[in-house]
Amino acid sequence: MKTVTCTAPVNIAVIKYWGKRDEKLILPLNDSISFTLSQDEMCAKTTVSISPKFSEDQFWLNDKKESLENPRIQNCLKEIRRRASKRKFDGKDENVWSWHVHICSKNNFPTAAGLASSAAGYACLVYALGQVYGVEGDLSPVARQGSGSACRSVHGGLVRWHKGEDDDGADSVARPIAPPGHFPDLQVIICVVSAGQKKTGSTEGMRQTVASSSLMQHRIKVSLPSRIESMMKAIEEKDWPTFCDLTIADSNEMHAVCLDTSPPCVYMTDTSHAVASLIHKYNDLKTDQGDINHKVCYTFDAGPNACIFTPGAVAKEVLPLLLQAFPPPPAQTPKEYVKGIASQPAPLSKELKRLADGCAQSGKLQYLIHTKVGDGPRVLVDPASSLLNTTTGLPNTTDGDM
Ligand SMILES: Nc1ncnc2c1ncn2[C@@H]1O[C@H](COP(=O)(O)OP(=O)(O)OP(=O)(O)O)[C@@H](O)[C@H]1O
Ligand SMILES: C[C@@](O)(CCOP(=O)(O)OP(=O)(O)O)CC(=O)O
Repeated sequence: MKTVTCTAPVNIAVIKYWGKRDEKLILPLNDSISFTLSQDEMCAKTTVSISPKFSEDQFWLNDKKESLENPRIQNCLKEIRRRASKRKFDGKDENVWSWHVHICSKNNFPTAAGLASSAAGYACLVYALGQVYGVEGDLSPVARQGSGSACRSVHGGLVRWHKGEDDDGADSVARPIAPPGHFPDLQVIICVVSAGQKKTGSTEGMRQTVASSSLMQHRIKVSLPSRIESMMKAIEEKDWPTFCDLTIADSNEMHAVCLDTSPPCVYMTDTSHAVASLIHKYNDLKTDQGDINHKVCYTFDAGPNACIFTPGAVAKEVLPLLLQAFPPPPAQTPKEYVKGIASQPAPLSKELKRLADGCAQSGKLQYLIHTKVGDGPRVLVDPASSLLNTTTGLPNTTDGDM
């Protein structure tokens, strides 16, 4: 039996993927750009075991046995096995591609809640399968067939998913464009408005948008081509204020085409808008003070949760600002409310306190995740990290340390 355990990160797009040109191969209508987040706070962890003794493929997700009928997982498995069957072997285990697999995966953050669990989950699955079946090369087009955004989670830092032109999707791949430290000391604050399952999943939501939104034509043909070029330039020149403006503009445009969909896909809530409004007020104040690099940006995926990117020095102000505007529900301690990087909130200036008090909404956020930008998938070498028993190939019952 061969067993491998890996972790993979979440990624958050600053230029959004929303709409496919091929549903089956998961080929997008536009290029997208994302930040990969640190795995210290959010990651998927997957153990895969293969053995000539296993009689069938099996899959457990978040401690529950799941069916492997899902065509997306099947496509990933088929492609890895196809690549493994083409590999040159030194005479040993040459039919490894025909061995059955046991897959056990867990996310240390909410699944299917608009926090990109499918991106981390499929990137982790494909990376772990690649390791166990000995497949090398670019795995981003394989992860893409699990969930489009997953192809960007196979790399760290800033990543661009090229939509590609080929009908078979061979050139629809993700490539790293800058390392995690490109914007030094960048921090990420995720404001979790709701960690429940959303009404319309991304796959269905974007399908309805492509089918019904005329504004989507404008997004694809007019806005995106120039916005992507401007974003690449802002990244190359480390132009943080422009990066922020473009990120905010693209999130708002994605949610505008969602609202232009029939029936409308409504992902942002009043609380989401209150967070966005606070960020605009903060940026306006800093601009008025001539401090244009003291800028933050927000972006929303297909859900109500805000993802805020902020330079570390600015986070020292923005985190207490958020805590002032959105105090925790009474039962929650500060530690339960702000998960992730430990930080001592600095006292707020009178001006910022006034700004936060102007839009205060107690108890409206469930919690915040304070994290950073990070690197791509990892192999865990410590056998104690395995989610599967290395003798039986069945899930371990005692894995407390995600
Ligand atoms: N660790 C994992 N391993 C394999 N598959 C996973 C894993 N985590 C999530 N998935 C798959 O992804 C699905 C959730 O995807 P969905 O797009 O609905 O939510 P999300 O990725 O959390 O949100 P969004 O894509 O809008 O940010 C799960 O139902 C499951 O099929
Ligand atoms: C809003 C988004 O997060 C959409 C993610 O869509 P998915 O990758 O979840 O969709 P499928 O390819 O159908 O699985 C924006 C983004 O991550 O670019």
